[in-house]
Amino acid sequence: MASQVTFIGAGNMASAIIGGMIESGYPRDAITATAPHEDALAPIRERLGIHTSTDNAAAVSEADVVVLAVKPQIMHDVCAGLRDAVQAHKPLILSVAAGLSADTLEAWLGGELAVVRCMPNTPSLVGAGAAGLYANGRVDGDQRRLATELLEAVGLVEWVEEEALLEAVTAVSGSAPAYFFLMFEAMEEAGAKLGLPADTARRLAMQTAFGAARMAMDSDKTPGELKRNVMSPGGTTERAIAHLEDAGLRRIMAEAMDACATRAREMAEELGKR
Ligand SMILES: NC(=O)c1ccc[n+]([C@@H]2O[C@H](COP(=O)([O-])OP(=O)(O)OC[C@H]3O[C@@H](n4cnc5c(N)ncnc54)[C@H](OP(=O)(O)O)[C@@H]3O)[C@@H](O)[C@H]2O)c1
Ligand code: PRO
Repeated sequence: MASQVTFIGAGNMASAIIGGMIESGYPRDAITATAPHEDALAPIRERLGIHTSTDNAAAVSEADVVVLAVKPQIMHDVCAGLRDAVQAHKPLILSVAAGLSADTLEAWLGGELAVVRCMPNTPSLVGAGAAGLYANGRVDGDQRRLATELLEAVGLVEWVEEEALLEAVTAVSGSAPAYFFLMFEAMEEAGAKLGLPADTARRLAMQTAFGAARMAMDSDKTPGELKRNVMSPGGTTERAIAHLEDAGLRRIMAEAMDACATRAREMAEELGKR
């Protein structure tokens, strides 16, 4: 029988994971999602065919896995409301919240719980996510496999063995869709300056990013080799790449990702103070 999974929160991340689970054949009647108001739940129940509830504690009473998918800022109060119910049967806790440590969540929920922390990203909404996962010492092999199964329903899963590495995951994939969206904006603007209709430039840039990612994923060659294959000696790409290198693109990326990881650490400190 499939494990009973209850999502606390039914927003972007929860809907994405639930949608992926259903597409990969997970039984709908083993999935429950909660939110404070019935108005928000009715469309989800109708669209996805899962159970819904406005009562968090009742919804976790028979869950094997409780997925915490509310905003980090309200997690303390949400955990306080779940505490007695999870302590009664100690389900696996799977949190997708940014910046809240496994120890913090375990303490807020009353202690001695198996906790998996996940840093997903928004392409999970189209089944092309990338997530980093970390398990505390109480998580057993079956629970790890189950967490992998749930997150693989919406994309790539990579486990890290040190919790602090989730800050690096945030910099490499959690926040990174926004880096690429910024690049699309910049390429659209630059293409328009060169005379293309903006929407044509946007479509060409996005398709090129999609094709480059797919090619790099399917190829035995490194990104460096694939890059050199595009660069004819003395040609156009060589000129553009030289400009990006001279302008310090690698340094800028390293600084931006360092700033991202630093902010993840700051948030963990700020949010954990309760
Ligand atoms: N978005 C990202 O890029 C991203 C990436 C990585 C991780 N995350 C993490 O994913 C988590 C969820 O983010 P999201 O983007 O899915 O947020 P979201 O779309 O705002 O979803 C939050 C959900 O929680 C519900 N909720 C609010 N109070 C609740 C309560 N007391 N009990 C149960 N449910 C409650 C909300 O319902 P109402 O709307 O009706 O209030 C909503 O369904 C966050 O912790 C975030 O850090 C997000
Ligand atoms: N979005 C969240 C933030 O910007 C966490 C990773 C992606 O804080």
